[in-house]
Amino acid sequence: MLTLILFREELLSAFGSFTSFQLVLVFALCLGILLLGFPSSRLGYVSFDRITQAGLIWLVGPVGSAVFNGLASLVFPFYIRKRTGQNRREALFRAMHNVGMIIFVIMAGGWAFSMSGGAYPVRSLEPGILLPVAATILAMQLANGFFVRVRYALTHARVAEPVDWFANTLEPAAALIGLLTVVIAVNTDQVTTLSYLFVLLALMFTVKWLSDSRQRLEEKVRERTAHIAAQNERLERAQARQQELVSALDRLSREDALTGLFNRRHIDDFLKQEKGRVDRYGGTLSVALLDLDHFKQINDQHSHQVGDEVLQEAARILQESARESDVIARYGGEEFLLVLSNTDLSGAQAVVERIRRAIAESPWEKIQAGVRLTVSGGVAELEVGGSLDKLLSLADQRLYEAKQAGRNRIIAA
Ligand SMILES: Nc1nc2c(ncn2[C@@H]2O[C@H](COP(=O)(O)OP(=O)(O)OP(=O)(O)O)[C@@H](O)[C@H]2O)c(=O)[nH]1
Repeated sequence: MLTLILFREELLSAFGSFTSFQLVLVFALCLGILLLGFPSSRLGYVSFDRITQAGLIWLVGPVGSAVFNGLASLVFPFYIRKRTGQNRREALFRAMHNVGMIIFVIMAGGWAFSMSGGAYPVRSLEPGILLPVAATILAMQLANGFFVRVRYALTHARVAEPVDWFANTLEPAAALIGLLTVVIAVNTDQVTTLSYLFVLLALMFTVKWLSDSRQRLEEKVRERTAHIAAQNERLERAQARQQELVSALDRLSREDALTGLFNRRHIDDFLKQEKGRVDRYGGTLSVALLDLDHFKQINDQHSHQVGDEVLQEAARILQESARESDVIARYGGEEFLLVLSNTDLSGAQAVVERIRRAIAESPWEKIQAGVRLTVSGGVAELEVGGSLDKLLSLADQRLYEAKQAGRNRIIAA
């Protein structure tokens, strides 16, 4: 408004010879070019608005250019308000900001044009206008950059791209198209000018369409990527859970439910593994088979329940009295197998003797009055080149001998 009042004379002289159709056409062109812009992830909104900004400087001078481009910039944010999700206040703020910037940039361009000897309208592309045209474009770029920087400084925002080659190529290129448009408009009849404008707008529409399609495609790719990432995360969580379940199942499948000791399956595997180690690297390996004495009587005289408790307590004593490196399993009903790695016969005998004593001396009465328990055992050491079957049957044979010899004893030879 202020520009309109202050520069009334200039405006009248600039547009005095224009028909109202031409005035409407110029405004439609200014607004149309803004509407044919497209969103860019790096620059926000990209449009070829330099065509009309610079073009109108060269056609009617900076004041006329500022009025038409300013009006278009004022209307434009309200046009795209719905798409950008802005409310009326934000759109108004954006409009004021855009108008301010555009007037500033156009005035700078116009000033540089006349200071470097340019006179409007530019009628032809003769070499003499090269300098004023370059000065206009440069001044507009500098004014634009300055304005953006001041705004960023005032709003404490960070400049994303201080020197953007894309913007600095696109805008001067658009200004040159503006120059061509002016020369065509000045030198050709209305039909030719309109045909040219039609082709120009069609080209811009194509660029916008391509860019919008790319934007939509990128959006789709982003959505899909996020979807896949979420699915992957779910899958990884499910896999981790599955792994936990597999580990828990594996543990359960190797454990005896009543006593919590390893079961026969586990100790058989472990024994094979230990034998492999001895065969390969040498060393000693001993086993002990332990069997609770007269256990049937506990079941018969008391109850199966008491028998279970005795088994659990015996398992606890076994684990407590053995060394940490010894592996113990419930091998049968009331039979236990100990695998003693890196232990020779006498060492194994000492460990198992300690267990025998601990069981014999344990206060079994606390489970049930009248309960007493002893254990018999056979110990054997793996011979060089000997088999596991032979080792276990030797331990079993010695266990039998211990039973025969009166029980509550360990036989190792
Ligand atoms: N309570 C209970 N008893 C079991 C379990 N497994 C095996 N038994 C019992 O253990 C007893 C083993 O008896 P026998 O093999 O005759 O041996 P024993 O009575 O210990 O006599 P010796 O081994 O000769 O000293 C049987 O009565 C089985 O029923 C169990 O899980 N719980």
